[in-house]
Amino acid sequence: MLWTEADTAARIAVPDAFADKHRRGVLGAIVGSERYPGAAVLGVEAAHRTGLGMVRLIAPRRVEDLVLARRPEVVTGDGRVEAWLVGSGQDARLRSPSLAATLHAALGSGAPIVLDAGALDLAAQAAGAAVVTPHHGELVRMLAHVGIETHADAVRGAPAEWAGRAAESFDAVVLLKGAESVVAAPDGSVIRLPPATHWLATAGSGDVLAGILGALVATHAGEVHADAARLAELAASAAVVHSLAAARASGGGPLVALDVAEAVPATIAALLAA
Ligand SMILES: NC(=O)C1=CN([C@@H]2O[C@H](COP(=O)(O)OP(=O)(O)OC[C@H]3O[C@@H](n4cnc5c(N)ncnc54)[C@H](OP(=O)(O)O)[C@@H]3O)[C@@H](O)[C@H]2O)[C@@H](O)CC1
Ligand SMILES: Nc1ncnc2c1ncn2[C@@H]1O[C@H](COP(=O)(O)OP(=O)(O)O)[C@@H](O)[C@H]1O
Repeated sequence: MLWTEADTAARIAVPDAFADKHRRGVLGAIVGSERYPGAAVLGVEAAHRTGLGMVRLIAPRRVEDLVLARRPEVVTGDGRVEAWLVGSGQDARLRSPSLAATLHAALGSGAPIVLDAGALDLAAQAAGAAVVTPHHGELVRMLAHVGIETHADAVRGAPAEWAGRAAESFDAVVLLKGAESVVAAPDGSVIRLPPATHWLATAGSGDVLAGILGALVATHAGEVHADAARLAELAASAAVVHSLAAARASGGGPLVALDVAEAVPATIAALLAA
């Protein structure tokens, strides 16, 4: 199945007269680290620009300061959240005990969770519906954890097959990123995505994708609770928004990841108008 722009437009939660910042969806973001603070800036920016009620950031002080300098809308510290975005800008090998405890609490909350980069190894521990966003190298490492040996070239050659193996092994939706991204669900279904501009192959563009997906999940958390299969559709929609925003940001030339996040509102407006 190839996911279309019309499919994507139908997964954008448009606020109405009864909307408020709590009811629209609050995303808890445990992202960034001393080593990679920029990933948090990129993910939070992308989540806000995708549209949601609020982002609650749980991160080291330096990360908080950088994110707040860019997005003063962000709220820091604990509170109610509808969905989680975790792992962007983190390295599992450098995980501190306090970060492990914070991630553990998010995983155990039962809220839908997006696991990226440095939290991919925790996918099987999610109490609620989970979606992971590995690139090819990260998928190879995830599979190695469960005793499945492969390599990046093999994944590149058969992305749907390997994403499907991971979805089944981790009981999670897998959004496998790359020149040809693909979404695989634990029920064996696969969604293919139209190719994206190759200008996207630049640092931080995956962090932006994770933020877009986090916002889509936070604004559909009730639907995901009712039917975890919705998560695969949201993952495919995030990839389409990301790809269209990249095309808009690029205009045929180079882009930086923050350009992609900044192009998201106009991209969504165009999707809704079409
Ligand atoms: N501004 C910021 O704060 C930014 C922060 N970022 C954060 O950095 C963290 C680390 O993420 P990362 O992807 O850079 O490193 P990591 O997964 O350890 O890769 C290690 C090795 O894996 C391979 N490999 C990599 N990509 C591959 C691919 N597509 N397909 C196949 N293989 C691939 C490659 O090995 P090779 O193939 O060269 O042997 C590479 O040397 C993470 O938390 C992220 O969020 C980044 O988003 C950048 C902007
Ligand atoms: N050659 C390519 N053509 C199109 N899109 C690409 C290409 N390479 C990577 N991408 C996209 O760019 C993003 C890169 O994400 P990722 O590898 O996590 O980088 P980072 O960790 O720097 O954010 C993904 O959305 C992926 O689909």
